[in-house]
Amino acid sequence: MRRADEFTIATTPIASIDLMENAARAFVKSFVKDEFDTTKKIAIFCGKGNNGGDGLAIAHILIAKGYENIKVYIINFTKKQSDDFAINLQRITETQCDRFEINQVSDVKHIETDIIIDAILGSGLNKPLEGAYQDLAQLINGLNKKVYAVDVPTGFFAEGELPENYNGVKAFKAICFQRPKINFFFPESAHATEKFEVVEIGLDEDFIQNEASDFCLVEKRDIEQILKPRKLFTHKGTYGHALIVAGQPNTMGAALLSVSACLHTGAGLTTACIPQSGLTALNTSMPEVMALSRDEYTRIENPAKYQAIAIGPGLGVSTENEKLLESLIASEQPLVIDADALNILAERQDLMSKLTENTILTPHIKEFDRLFGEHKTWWHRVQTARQEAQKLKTIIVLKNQFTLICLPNGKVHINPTGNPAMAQGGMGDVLTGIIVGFIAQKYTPDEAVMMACFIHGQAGDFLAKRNYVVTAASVAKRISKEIKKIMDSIDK
Ligand SMILES: NC(=O)C1=CN([C@@H]2O[C@H](COP(=O)(O)OP(=O)(O)OC[C@H]3O[C@@H](n4cnc5c(N)ncnc54)[C@H](O)[C@@H]3O)[C@@H](O)[C@H]2O)[C@@H](O)CC1
Ligand SMILES: Nc1ncnc2c1ncn2[C@@H]1O[C@H](COP(=O)(O)OP(=O)(O)O)[C@@H](O)[C@H]1O
Repeated sequence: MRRADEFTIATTPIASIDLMENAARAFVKSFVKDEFDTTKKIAIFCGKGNNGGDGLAIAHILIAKGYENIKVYIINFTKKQSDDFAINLQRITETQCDRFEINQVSDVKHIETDIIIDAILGSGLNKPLEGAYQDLAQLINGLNKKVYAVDVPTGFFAEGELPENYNGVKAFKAICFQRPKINFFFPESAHATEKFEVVEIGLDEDFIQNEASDFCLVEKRDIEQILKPRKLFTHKGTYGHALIVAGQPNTMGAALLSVSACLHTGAGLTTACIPQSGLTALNTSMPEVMALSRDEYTRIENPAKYQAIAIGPGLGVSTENEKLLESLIASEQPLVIDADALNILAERQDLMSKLTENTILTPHIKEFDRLFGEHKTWWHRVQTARQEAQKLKTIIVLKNQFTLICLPNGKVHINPTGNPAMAQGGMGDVLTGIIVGFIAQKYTPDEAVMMACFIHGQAGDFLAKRNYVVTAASVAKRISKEIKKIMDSIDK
């Protein structure tokens, strides 16, 4: 982002001070939507770098918008100041705004405010907070006020491993510039901010898009480019045959959820390989689906007749299932490995090197650590996922609030859709069904995974607008509508 900043300043008539003004305006535009009461007391803490410069520009703009009770606190712990900070300091001096210098933490003691804007340190943070900065962050947290962070909360690293015990400012919301910081996507960021919002500040978009980055956000337009319409004269054979090997007597639901998701994703034919005891449930709930009774199988007859195979949801760990997994890996058919099949793989590490290129593994955090070892932080876990995806030439779908899709080429696609109403059993089984349903329809494995994660989360987001919790079955049933919604938006 810093390079995009420099590029924009160098190649467009925009000066860095104007970019700072843009950033401050973008911050204020978002801020005033939440805080429209212009009589509230607002304390703006400004460091002496560009983050502090933003804070001063924000003060200026809020005053011009009629906010009556703005107080600016300059954090004077260092002599060094940035040029744009100095320009904005001069500007604020020319206004009536109340301004205080904080030379030591004790100067902050008697602050009366409703809201705090944290512009002390931003993305220029180069080491964990210590000394006066750490004490100030603790003091701000102790005030128990609503804190809005400019770009990032003070003390939060935009990328790289987050310190185990976060000692920075705890924000209610971080309003960050142009692109979300990678670390916002990891659960550890919840210690630093309850939520984040990204605002555009006019950096050169083409430059950002072309910058080599290992991380990129999946966007609706990516899905629009991949999705293909169903054409005239096509038939069930056109859309492929998916096989889902799943379920045991007490977890048959997992199989049914996965199969239902596959059906609603649009596979031409779906076969469920489940124990005999589940046949009545399957036939009653989804007469469209074919069944393959699994009781004595340790291999699948003619796997080549399926365009995509998934194994794992509710499968159980047993010697028979281990053999079944081994035979499916050997078949070299497009394969999605989930849930218990991942647990089997964790015990049979020798099978890892036999995985066919582009096999998809869909672990949640525990399954991931069982496969690849314990990890203390998400940053570290994602580094391992990237390395393993490259080494094994597989696609690793590391599931979370923001699911991370690690591709064999080292890229990580971050899925932004989904929400906590989806945190309920069976949701991952549904995701597996969607992935296999897309592969059956001849989408490449990486396309299938990206579409599946995005649409799965989008379905959950739609349902969560009207429900406290979203069941896995309801997400599965919603998939076809969400695909149609995206198709319709392409047509417009
Ligand atoms: N493209 C962008 O992203 C833009 C960024 N802007 C702002 O610029 C900020 C980055 O500004 P700067 O690079 O000046 O950096 P900061 O303002 O974040 O920090 C500045 C100073 O803090 C010192 N520092 C770093 N870590 C410290 C620590 N742990 N303890 C004590 N001092 C520490 C640094 O040595 C530096 O002198 C962004 O967060 C954003 O607010 C905007 O002004 C304009 C555009
Ligand atoms: N808070 C959340 N926000 C977004 N997605 C979530 C959230 N909680 C769960 N999910 C999604 O639900 C799925 C859960 O998968 P998993 O843990 O394997 O479920 P199960 O094994 O019960 O089927 C993942 O796709 C995950 O991304």
